[in-house]
Amino acid sequence: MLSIVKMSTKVAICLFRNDLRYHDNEILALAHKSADFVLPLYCFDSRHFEGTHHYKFPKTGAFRTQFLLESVEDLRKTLVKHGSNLMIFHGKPEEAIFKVFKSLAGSKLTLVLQTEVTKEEMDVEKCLQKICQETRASYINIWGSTLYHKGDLPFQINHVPDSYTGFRKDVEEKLRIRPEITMPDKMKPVPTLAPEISWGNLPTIEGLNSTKPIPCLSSAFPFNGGETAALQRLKSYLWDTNAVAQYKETRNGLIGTEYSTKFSPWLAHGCLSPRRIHWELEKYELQRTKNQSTYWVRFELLWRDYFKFVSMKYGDRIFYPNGMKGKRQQWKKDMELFKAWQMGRTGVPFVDANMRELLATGWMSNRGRQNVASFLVKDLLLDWRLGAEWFESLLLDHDVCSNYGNWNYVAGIGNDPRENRKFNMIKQSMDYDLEGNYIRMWVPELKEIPGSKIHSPWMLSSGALSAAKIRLGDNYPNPVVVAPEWSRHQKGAKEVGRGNPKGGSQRGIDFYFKNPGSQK
Ligand SMILES: Cc1cc2nc3c(=O)[nH]c(=O)nc-3n(C[C@H](O)[C@H](O)[C@H](O)COP(=O)(O)OP(=O)(O)OC[C@H]3O[C@@H](n4cnc5c(N)ncnc54)[C@H](O)[C@@H]3O)c2cc1C
Repeated sequence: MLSIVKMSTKVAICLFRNDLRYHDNEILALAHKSADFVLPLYCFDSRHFEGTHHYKFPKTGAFRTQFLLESVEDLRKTLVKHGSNLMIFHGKPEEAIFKVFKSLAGSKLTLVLQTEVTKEEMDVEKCLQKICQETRASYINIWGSTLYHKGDLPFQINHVPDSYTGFRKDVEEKLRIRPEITMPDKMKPVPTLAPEISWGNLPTIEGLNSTKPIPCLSSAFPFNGGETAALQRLKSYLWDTNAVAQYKETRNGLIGTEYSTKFSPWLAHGCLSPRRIHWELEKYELQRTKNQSTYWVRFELLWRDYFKFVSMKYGDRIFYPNGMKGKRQQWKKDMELFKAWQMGRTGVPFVDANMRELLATGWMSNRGRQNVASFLVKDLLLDWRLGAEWFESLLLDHDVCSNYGNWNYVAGIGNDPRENRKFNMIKQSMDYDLEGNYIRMWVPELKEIPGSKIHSPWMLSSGALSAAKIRLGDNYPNPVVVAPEWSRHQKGAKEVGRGNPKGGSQRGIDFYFKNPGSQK
């Protein structure tokens, strides 16, 4: 421990952000290598707990707040095991760094952090850089968080291909994934600070403007935050259950923990390095199975990289109403309709089931996200930012680039090469939840409707409705919209078994609204 700070003493301050892990962590490794003392620091930034940009939903909802708290707590324990510690500061990083620098005045200071690519995060970086300049401290920002390193890309950021396939082919052909960063067993010691600066306690969830979420037994993500849980999940999905060997066939599932990797919340908080996933998959492929599924995990992970690089290319445009493409579009802001979507009360069972799962757990499958997003923008014609900000508030795995990139894509203002793609809710729900078990899990009002008839209760006769104890417009809403293309699939719905996709006819109007006022 350092008691008297000497001019020649080098102290590195590692500011953790979305990189809450010890393994494969370049900021920690660099600080350890280049300084005599290392001070790891995390700030609970009050700005992250305010409202979203336009619609003022809580920016970090209860599930993610809880996950973040668990992740920071776990990081502190891990750092202590490696001979270090984590200072926890309640407030803006700019304020924390200023205080810490003051306390360490006299030594050679370096601030090391992982760089981010979107405006709010970059604004913080600019302020920190300014503080470093003013105090003559060194400032080092390091690229992290992606599978492929930005510095290895075969094109300049402003030439990132506008189609995912073009990007993927180029990257897969020309690049190699870098090895993980080797971490020391024992970190350099922490410096001694002025007595007025403490190591800080973990805040309570209430202290972060939230309340403890109620655990939900049906959650597809019943896991904790933090690196320890992330590495356990990686081990279990690959080595314990071999679920990864069926990933490609199961990834569109809706129920349970094993249909997809569930890595995203840990990736979003940086508790899990994508490179660790890759290198662990390499081992798995050598020792167990190498197939389409093991490749496909990387294929999907590359989408995450893609949205990060695309966000760098288009900057703030990913947040604009007309998106990256700048495609002019009129978006509606009907808050009654939005509320029906938000609360899972649209009267369209597949949409409602997914929205209720999100509300109750902070999680929704990729299949669900594609559908509810398409429904919001293509069926309800609502402002896509309502959806994006609601996801930002609730998702356990919220990642600015993946969330806004995917919303741009679904809204047809991003980089989907298929213009005007629109999901057919009834076809999708029959394809992915044929027997309606997922709907029954989240929309119990409909549980008595047999088989695939559950997908469109408004098509049932009054006798069938009363047999199933449904009173449409009363204990379950009438649909807020019925798209003409649904009729082909509704008519094919059977008590049990696949619907006939060829049956029925398509009407010539886009959609019509049914009794929006009757929702409850
Ligand atoms: C409207 C919308 C919003 C989304 N918002 C987010 C978000 O905020 N954060 C987020 O991580 N993902 C987001 N996704 C992408 C995707 O739905 C989730 O990554 C995925 O469901 C997470 O589950 P998993 O880890 O089991 O994924 P798996 O199917 O197991 O995939 C493995 C990993 O690949 C990455 N991945 C897979 N699909 C995508 C994709 N379409 N875009 C980017 N990365 C992908 C994720 O890191 C994921 O963990 C969004 C998708 C849509 C349609």
